[in-house]
Amino acid sequence: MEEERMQQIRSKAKDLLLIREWNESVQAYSHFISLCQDQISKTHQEPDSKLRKSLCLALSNRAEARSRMQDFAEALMDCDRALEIESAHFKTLLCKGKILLSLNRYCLALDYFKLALLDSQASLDCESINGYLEKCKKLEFLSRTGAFNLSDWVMNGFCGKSPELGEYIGALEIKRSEMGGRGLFATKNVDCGTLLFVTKAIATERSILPSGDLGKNTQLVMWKNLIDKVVESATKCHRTHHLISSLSTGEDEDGLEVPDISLFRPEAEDKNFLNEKLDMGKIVSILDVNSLIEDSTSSKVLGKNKGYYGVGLWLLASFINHSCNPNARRLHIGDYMIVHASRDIKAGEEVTFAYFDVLSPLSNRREMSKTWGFDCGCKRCKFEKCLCGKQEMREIEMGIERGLEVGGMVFRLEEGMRRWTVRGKEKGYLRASFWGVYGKTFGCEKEMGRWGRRIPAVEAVVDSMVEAVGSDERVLRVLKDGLKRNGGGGGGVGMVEREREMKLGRGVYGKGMKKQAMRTLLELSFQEQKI
Ligand SMILES: C[S@@+](CC[C@H](N)C(=O)[O-])C[C@H]1O[C@@H](n2cnc3c(N)ncnc32)[C@H](O)[C@@H]1O
Repeated sequence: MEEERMQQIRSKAKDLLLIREWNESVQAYSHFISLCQDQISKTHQEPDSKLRKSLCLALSNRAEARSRMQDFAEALMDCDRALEIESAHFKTLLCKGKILLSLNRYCLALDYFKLALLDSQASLDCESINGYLEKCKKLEFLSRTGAFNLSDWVMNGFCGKSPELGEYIGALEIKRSEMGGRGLFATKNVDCGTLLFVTKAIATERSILPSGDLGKNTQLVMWKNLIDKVVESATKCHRTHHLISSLSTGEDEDGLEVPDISLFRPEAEDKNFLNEKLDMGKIVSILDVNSLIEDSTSSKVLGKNKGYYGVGLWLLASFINHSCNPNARRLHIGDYMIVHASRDIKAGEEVTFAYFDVLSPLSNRREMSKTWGFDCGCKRCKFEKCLCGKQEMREIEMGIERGLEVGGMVFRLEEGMRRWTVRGKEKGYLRASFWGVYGKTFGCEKEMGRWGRRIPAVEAVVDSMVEAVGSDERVLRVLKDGLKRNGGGGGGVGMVEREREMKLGRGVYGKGMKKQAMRTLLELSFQEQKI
C-alpha cells in the first residue's frame, strides 16, 4: 500500500518536471524523498537496492528542478547526496556540471562533464556533452588568461547572441584607499587598454524608459525589482550573500573589513560561507551605494539599442572608488562588465572610475560628488582647490559663463598655466576641467583661424588630458576632426596619427577589440555623437 502511494507521488513529481512546473515538482519530490528515507531507515536496505536507486534519481530530478529555479546551492546539495548513493549517476553528473558552469566554476564543471562522458548513456547525448566540455574549456582558458576577443561580434554588427564571456580577475588586490574605505589596486604595471577584470552581474534590470513622470515611475519599479532580485540571489547562495554583505553601505567605510580578492574568483569554494541572517535595510543601503547604471559616464553598452536603461549590481566593481583623474572604464555586454585601463596604470596605483563626468570644472564636480554622498578626495580635486582662489581663474570661469569667445578663453588659460608654472599631469587636469572651451575651439574653423597659432596643437592637448584623466570618446572625436583638417580635405591622415587614434580607442574600448573592430566602433560612436 505504502509502495503504491510512493509510486503515485513519484510519477506526479516526474509529470510536473516534464511540464516545467519546477516549484511544484520540487515539493512533490521532497515528499517522495522523505518517504524514501523513512523506508530505508526502517528496512535497512542494501546499498544497491531498488529503493536507494529511486532515491538517487529523485534527488537528481529535484536538483534539476531547483537549478531551473536558479536555486543552485540547494541543487548542488541534492547532486552531492545523489552522488553519494551512486557516484557515477549519469543524470546527476550532467546536472552538477551544468550548475557549476552557471556558477562560472569552469574547471570543476569540466571534471563532471568528463565523468559523464565515460557513461554508456553518453553516446545518446554525445554532441551536447561535448558542447558543454568545449564551452568549459574555452571559458576556463578565458578566465585564466583574460584573452577575450570581441572583434568578430562587433564586426558582424553585434548580430546573434552576445559573445560567451567568462569571469576573469587580472593583477589586482583590494586594499585600504586614501580616498575612503577600501579600493581596488593594480599589483603590476599595465598599459592603456589592458583588461583588468570581467565580472557577471548579481542582478540587472533593463527597460526602455518612457519620458517624463512615466519614466520616473518605471525607474522606481525597476529599483524595486532589482532589490527583489538581489535579495533572491542572496537567499539562494551563502557565498553571494556573504560577498554582498562585504560591500559598503556608505557609513563608517574606514571600519570595514578588507576582503581578499580571491573570494571573488569564480572558483572560490561555497562551503566556507555561513548562513547569515538577511538584513533588508542593509541590502537596500548597499544597493544605493553600489548599484551602477550601465550607460553612464566612463561606460559603454555594446549590442543594445539606444534609449534603453539598465541598472545592476556587480560585486568586484563595487570596490572601485571614483576619481576625477580616473584610469579605468567599463564596457557592458549582456550581464557582464568588462573593466579595462583607460590610461597606463602603475603597480600599486588605485584603479578608479569616473562616477560622473570629469570633463567639467571643479565646482560642477563638487556638486556631482555631493549628490553621490561624498566629498571627492582625489589628487586632481586637491590640486584644483588650491588654484580656485586665484582671481584670474575666477575671471576665466566668469568669461566662460558669459559666453566669451572660446578660443580667447583657451588662450588665457594656457597663458595662466605658464605663469603659475603648472606642468605635466596638472596641465591635463586643468585642460580636462575646461574641456568645454577646448573642444569648441578645436572644433570650429573660425576660432582656429583666429587662435590656432596662439594655443597648443590639438594632439598636445589631447595627449596631456588622456595621460591625466584617461581616454574619452569626445576627446577622441575632436582629435580625429582636428587631424582630418590638418591633413587637408583629402583625408591625408598619417600612420602616427592613426596609431595615436588607435591608442585612444584602446583606452575607450580596451584591447579586446582588434584594429578593424576598433575602427567600426569609433565610426559608430562618432555617428552617434553627431546625431
Ligand atoms: C562603490 S563604493 C566604493 C568602495 C568603497 N570605498 C568601499 O570601501 O567599499 C562607493 C563609496 O566609496 C566612497 N568613495 C568613492 N569614491 C570616493 C572619492 N573619490 N572620495 C571619497 N570617497 C569616495 C564613497 O563613500 C562612496 O559612497
